[in-house]
Amino acid sequence: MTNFSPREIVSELDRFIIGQKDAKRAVAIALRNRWRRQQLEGSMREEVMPKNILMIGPTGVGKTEISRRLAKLAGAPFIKVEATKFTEVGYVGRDVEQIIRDLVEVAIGLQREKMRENVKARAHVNAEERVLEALVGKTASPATRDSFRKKLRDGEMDDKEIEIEVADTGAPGGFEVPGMPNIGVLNINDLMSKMGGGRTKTRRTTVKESYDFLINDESDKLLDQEEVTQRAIESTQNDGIVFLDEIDKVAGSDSRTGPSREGVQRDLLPLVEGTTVATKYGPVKTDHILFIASGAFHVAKPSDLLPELQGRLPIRVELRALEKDDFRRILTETEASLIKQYIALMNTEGVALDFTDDAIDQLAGIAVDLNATVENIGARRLSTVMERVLDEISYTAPDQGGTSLTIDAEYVKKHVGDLAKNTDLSRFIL
Ligand SMILES: Nc1ncnc2c1ncn2[C@@H]1O[C@H](COP(=O)(O)OP(=O)(O)OP(=O)(O)O)[C@@H](O)[C@H]1O
Repeated sequence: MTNFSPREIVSELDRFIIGQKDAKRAVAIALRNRWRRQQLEGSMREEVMPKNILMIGPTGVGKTEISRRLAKLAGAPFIKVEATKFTEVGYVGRDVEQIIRDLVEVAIGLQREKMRENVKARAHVNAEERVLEALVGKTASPATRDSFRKKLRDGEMDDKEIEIEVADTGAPGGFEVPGMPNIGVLNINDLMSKMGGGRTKTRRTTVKESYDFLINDESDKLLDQEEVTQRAIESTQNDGIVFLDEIDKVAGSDSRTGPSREGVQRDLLPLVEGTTVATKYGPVKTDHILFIASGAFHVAKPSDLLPELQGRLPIRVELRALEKDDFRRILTETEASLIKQYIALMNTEGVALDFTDDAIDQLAGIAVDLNATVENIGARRLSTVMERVLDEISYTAPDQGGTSLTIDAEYVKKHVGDLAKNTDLSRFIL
């Protein structure tokens, strides 16, 4: 939980997202309200409900990005779900509760990561012992061990291959008992570990790489799993953020195949209103989870949503379509912008890449044209255009170490200009 003021939150978001002031402002207030609620005592704290948000705007203009960055800033568990997923054939009512179960999994991961930091030093010591054991065996004399320890610390053994045994945390492996959704999800791995031992797998790696696995493995042994779970549940309940995309597609009541759209809204409603969901880690209350619903609302309108759901999404913000100047800024001003990413990537090959201003202008212009003529996919268009422009360089870079390359408007035109003019072709390629 961050104690940033709304203004500070907006300014953090500004580092990654261009424009969309209203949406940034709304999420900043929502986050600050959570902090305010945490300052309250007793029953008042329970009474304050989150002011959920409805984001309205075309695709690819930053709705998800704003929410995801907000969650990251707050260290909050975050999950994105497409509401339309629940209209698919084969869907059964209670599946919406899976959203919360998945959110808890995210929270567990975050919490484990956080708590691993606290035991890292001890885990490192234990990991070193295990590497030594893999190198010299269990029965080696202390003198041999010590001499290998020295070599290990000097990095002399880094490339040597060893076999290590680590816990198999592989696929979650959860399944629901048919007809008994109330008992939540059973997890094979969990059952196995409760029956003694837990599953392990053998990995062959270099000494250097083994540390990553071993430190995680040793940290998990040092962690109090009960505490991880408890904290994760608390953080899901108090800090969790659910991003419900394509909510407009389940507005209106006509049903084609599969469950009706209204049915999906009715199923989602309890989650948003506040209910308790059974998970394999225990019950999770959804009352204080923040829901950010989002959609283009080209056809359906927010007023086509169930009145109860409308009431639970009181904050409405509109995100505007992006224009050429936004694209130019997205390419250059955002932290880790596409341009910065490509420059960094080529740098690893020893190629110094550089973009002129008119190249950026050209890139932004082509993205706008394609969005207008082919399909408007918002800022996502920049990735496809950039990929095409840099295709040849990406392929040949390893042979060009030590050179400098300047991408100017001519270069951009040569590599995508003609393609972009051909609407049929660009439909497939750009
Ligand atoms: N205003 C913006 N500033 C910077 N980057 C942006 C902006 N809008 C979109 N992007 C980039 O475009 C990509 C798609 O954006 P995002 O996932 O937020 O779309 P969206 O509005 O949620 O659309 P959808 O509803 O289709 O998911 C992201 O990689 C994001 O970084």
